[in-house]
Parts: sequence; C-alpha cells; structure tokens
Amino acid sequence: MASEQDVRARLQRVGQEHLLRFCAELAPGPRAALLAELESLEPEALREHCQRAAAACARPPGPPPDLATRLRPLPPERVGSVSRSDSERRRLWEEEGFRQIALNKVAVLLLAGGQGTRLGVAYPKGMYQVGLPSRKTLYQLQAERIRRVQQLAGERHGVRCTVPWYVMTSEFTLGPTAEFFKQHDFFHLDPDNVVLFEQRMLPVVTFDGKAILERKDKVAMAPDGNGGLYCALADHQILEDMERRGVEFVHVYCVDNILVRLADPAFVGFCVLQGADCGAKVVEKAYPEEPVGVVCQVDGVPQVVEYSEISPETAGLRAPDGGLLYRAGNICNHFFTRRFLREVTGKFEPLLKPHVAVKKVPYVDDEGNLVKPLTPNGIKMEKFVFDVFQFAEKFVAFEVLRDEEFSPLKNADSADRDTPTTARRALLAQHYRWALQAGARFLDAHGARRPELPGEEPPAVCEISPLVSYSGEGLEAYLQGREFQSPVILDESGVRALGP
Ligand SMILES: CC(=O)N[C@H]1[C@@H](OP(=O)(O)O)O[C@H](CO)[C@@H](O)[C@@H]1O
Repeated sequence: MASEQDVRARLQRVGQEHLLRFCAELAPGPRAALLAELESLEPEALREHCQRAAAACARPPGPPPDLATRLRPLPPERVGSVSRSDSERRRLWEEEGFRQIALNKVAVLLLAGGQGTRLGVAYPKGMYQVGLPSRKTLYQLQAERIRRVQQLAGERHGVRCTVPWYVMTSEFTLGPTAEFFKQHDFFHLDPDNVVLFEQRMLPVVTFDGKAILERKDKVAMAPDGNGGLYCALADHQILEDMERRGVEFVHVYCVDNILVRLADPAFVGFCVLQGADCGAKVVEKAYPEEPVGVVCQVDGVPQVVEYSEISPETAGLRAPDGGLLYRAGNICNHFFTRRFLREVTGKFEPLLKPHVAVKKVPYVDDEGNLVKPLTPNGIKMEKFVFDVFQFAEKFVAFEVLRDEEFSPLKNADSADRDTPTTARRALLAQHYRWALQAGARFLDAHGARRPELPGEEPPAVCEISPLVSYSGEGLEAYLQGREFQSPVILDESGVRALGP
C-alpha cells in the first residue's frame, strides 16, 4: 500500500490534498481505509473529473438554447405499436421473440445500482415490496417472470431454455442484493444464470471542483449513472460471458417498474424482425411535465431528451392531432444486440457525455463537523444508458400500453404519483382485468357480484403469480366461469382464498 506521503504528493499534484486534512487524527484502521480509497483514484482522472464537473455545473442550467429547433419526433416508420397493430402482426413478433428465447439467445440485464433516494429507503429498491397480498418484492416478481417466460418459450419449442439474468449493482447495492438473492435461494433460478456485477463509483465534487469528504475517513462517492453500464460490462467481461452462453440479444431494464415484462417476446421479436441493433420501449406520455425522457430525434439522430433537460415549452408542444408532439415516453426498457454493445464498449463509450446532477451531499466541514446541507452543494456526474442510441445503425421504438407495462416506483407514499400505492394498484388492477377476461367473477362478502368497472382501486383484490401468467395468458383453466371472494391469490398451487 502507498504511504501517506505518496498519496499526499499525488493529490497535491491535482489540487485535491484537502482530502487528507483529517488523516493525522484518524485511528490506524480508518486511516488505512482512507489511504486505500485515495490510492485507487487515478490522479489525472480525478483532476479531469473534478474540473469537468465544475465546468459543466458553471454552464447555465437547462437545455441548450437551440435544442428546440433541432428536435423532431421519431419518424413513424421507426415506431412499432402494440395498440395500432393487428393481432396477426403481434403474434408474429411474439413468435419470433419466443423462438429466440428458446434458442437461448436472449438475456435480461437489470440496472440496479441506484440508491432509491426519492423512495426514501436505505436498501436496494428491488428489495422493496409494495404491499401485495403475496408480499412479493420487485426482485421476486422479476425472477418469477424470467422463470415463466423461459417455461413458455420452452413449451412452445419443446426445449429447456435459459434467460440469464445480469444484474448491475453498485457499491451501495451489491452486498445487500447478493445477500437477498442467497437468502431467497435465487427465487429458484439457477444461481449460475444470475450474474451480479458492479458499476463504478465517482467522487462527488463541490462547485469549485473539489472532491467532497463525507466523513473524515471517506470520500463522497456516487455511482456513475445507469450509463455506467458500458464501462461495467467491460470491467467484468460480461459480454464475454454472454458470448460463451450464445446470447445475442439483451433486454436492459431498470429496477423500479412493477409491470416490467422481462425478455418481452413481443419487444424482442419486433426488434429482431426489424433488424434493429438498438431499441426502446415507450409509452404515450401522460402529461407534459411527466418525469420521463422523450424518445425523439436531435439533428435527425435518435436520442432521448431527459425530463430534466427539456424545456416546459418544448415538452408542452402539441401535434396536429392534439396529442403531445413529443409523446414517446422512455420507460427504460432497451433492446441491444450483443454486437452493438461490443461496439459501444470498445469504441463509443468515451464519447458519452456525463450529465450533471446537483444534490445535497453530507460532508465534514473544516472543523471536522458532519454537516447535512439544506441546499445542494455537490455535483454528481452520471452517464445515461440511452445516450448510446445515437450510435445505432438501426434504432427502433416500440410503443406499449401504459396500463399493461409501466408503473414505476420512484417516490414514497407522501407523493401523488409513482409510489408504492400506485404501483400496487397498477399491478392489482391489471390482474383483475386479466381475471375478468379469463371469465372470473368476484363476489362481495354477502355473495353479491361485485361491479366490474375498475375505479382507482380494483373492485376485487386478485393477485396472479407471474409463475402462472406472464402477460395474462393461460388463466381460463383456473378462472373461467368461477366465482371468487376477494382477496384471492392465484399461484402455482392453484387459487387460494386469503383469510379475512
Ligand atoms: C437516465 C435514465 O435512464 N432516465 C430514465 C429513468 O429515469 P429516473 O430518473 O430513474 O426516474 O426512468 C424513467 C422511466 O421510469 C425514464 O423516463 C428516464 O428517461
């Protein structure tokens, strides 16, 4: 290990020696930990990172002034739509997706390095359970959807097949996620097919370009954004692992959407049949200020303009049909060919521009007191996973129905939207719809039929295990013509009424 002197000299060279200002008073353990942490920061990279952060932050906030004139919606020929296509076309997409899954060519990759700050929990978001009757967590729902889609593809093609699950974690989420998966026996997936890997962390920087100490013995670090994926793929030889397994197509998604369809055969099939190397699932934006990125074109090149980087005027523009002009809302579900990912990691990654997020970051002041700032004081630099769309040879978007596929968990229940309550409702409303379509009827406590028009809360609670149905299929056998008293759970062992 390098001596304090060496570390100090390196930091002095790049104007960051303040990071050692409490070193002398630390006990040997914390002191060694701090020196090890500082030694791992390459001085020139640290200098560049800090300067870049301060410079980026000094630029006027908001979108570049000419962005609005360079922006266009995606041309219709690049967009496939579930609602605007006939059932035969949808069947063809799905069939192709299942075929690729059965050939073991499809993997899913979860972006799970985030800290869940808005949700207000200290553990990984995937471990959150939104209060479903089954108490299942997001991770469990996802694992079970993988199992089901493997089973469906396998049955169609008379094979056993695997959809490997790659999980990108960060320093914050790796330990607890690995532990949680073990505790739950990988939700009955083969642990060999669940690959956890870690994204990089970057120092958080003050407005004048100094890395922040969050404790006397620790630099404030933050994950490098979900676009840290591309460095992490290279750091951990994930593409080589995919190649060994014969994976050609990767469905990348973020952890917080309770309705996410892992390895969605329709989406995968659509992208494959289009010959796309890169694709994004979108839903129609609900309202101009909705915090979702818009998938569009800038100077004719496909891109996502993030909600934090679009002006309210542009977001509110209307198309001739009265809908939003920029209506393709990004739901963080992306399709990539392995070949494209290889190109990105090998060639394009350094061209991705980091985005600036200004946050309140706890720090130690010059006297060594821990301060929780009331106003933002720290710059986090993050790359965005979708910033690679510009490099695609053929980019396509796939529009799906919000009620069926998008209900993200972003905020605590004190907020109006995207909360545990809205996520739970969205899932239960979907399952209620599926049950009705499959011919179930629900009775109230007095044996009377419940009205069948879902309001905010579905009129009956019916939770369907992903192991029974992935997207509403196969339910008639259990439900056709049967009457149930709410609440009901339908899992592998059949329909189970829950006690009062
Ligand atoms: C960098 C990135 O991927 N941003 C995504 C992602 O944003 P969050 O800041 O994680 O909420 O999820 C949104 C959908 O839930 C999507 O609309 C947005 O574009």
